[in-house]
Amino acid sequence: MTDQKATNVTWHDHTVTKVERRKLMGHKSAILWFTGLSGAGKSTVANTVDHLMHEKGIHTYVLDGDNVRMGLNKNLGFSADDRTENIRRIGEVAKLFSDAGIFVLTAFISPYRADRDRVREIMGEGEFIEVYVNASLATCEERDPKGLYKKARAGEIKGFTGIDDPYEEPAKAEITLDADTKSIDELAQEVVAYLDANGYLSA
Ligand SMILES: Nc1ncnc2c1ncn2[C@@H]1O[C@H](COP(=O)(O)OS(=O)(=O)O)[C@@H](OP(=O)(O)O)[C@H]1O
Ligand SMILES: Nc1ncnc2c1ncn2[C@@H]1O[C@H](COP(=O)(O)OP(=O)(O)O)[C@@H](O)[C@H]1O
Repeated sequence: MTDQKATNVTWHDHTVTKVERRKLMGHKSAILWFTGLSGAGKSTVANTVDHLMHEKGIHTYVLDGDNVRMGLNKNLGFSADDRTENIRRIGEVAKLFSDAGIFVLTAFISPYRADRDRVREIMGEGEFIEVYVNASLATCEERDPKGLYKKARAGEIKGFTGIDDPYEEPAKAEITLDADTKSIDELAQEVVAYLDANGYLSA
């Protein structure tokens, strides 16, 4: 956890409220937080959901692992502390998007339950939708699109999630996707169906 460093700072409320922004957008906003092992399908499913929502006229934006780690979080590695700080910053950025009325989809391993729960806590009720992309290690290792599992097994990468670093499964995910057996399109449709059934797609 990062403590408040600066003193003499005061929170300013916005003149245009979140409710007014959502009315203008014509839909609600929230964080769709995809979590799971490397190769589980977080990025692919998030981008497919993004596309489906965009087609429905919903304002969306995807924050994706590799991209954020090349910019905002380029000074962070994969130690436990750095992963925690990675998730804290992404959570704060995602909250800003949601406050602006945009549906934000995040695709990060986010291996620690406490880090994900901390993001949940800074969001309002119903504004943090945890999506567990549940693929087994065997499936992810078989896909291995970047060859990273192979390197981790060979000892060329240390502290790789699922191999010699932990992944803590969500205890209370709003959506759990069976990413071992279902297609990307089926999984994406499940997420959109959840949003529809829970009133997120209208103001
Ligand atoms: N040690 C180690 N462990 C796990 N992953 C590693 C590691 N080193 C590099 N990579 C690559 O970085 C991507 C994960 O970054 P994230 O920001 O999502 O990780 S975390 O949430 O901070 O744990 C992850 O990408 P995805 O496959 O998209 O998940 C990997 O490609
Ligand atoms: N449900 C699925 N069925 C088959 N292949 C998948 C599925 N989900 C993802 N993939 C494939 O697995 C690879 C890793 O997916 P990706 O979205 O990059 O995972 P992550 O973002 O979790 O690391 C990609 O090549 C993708 O096309």
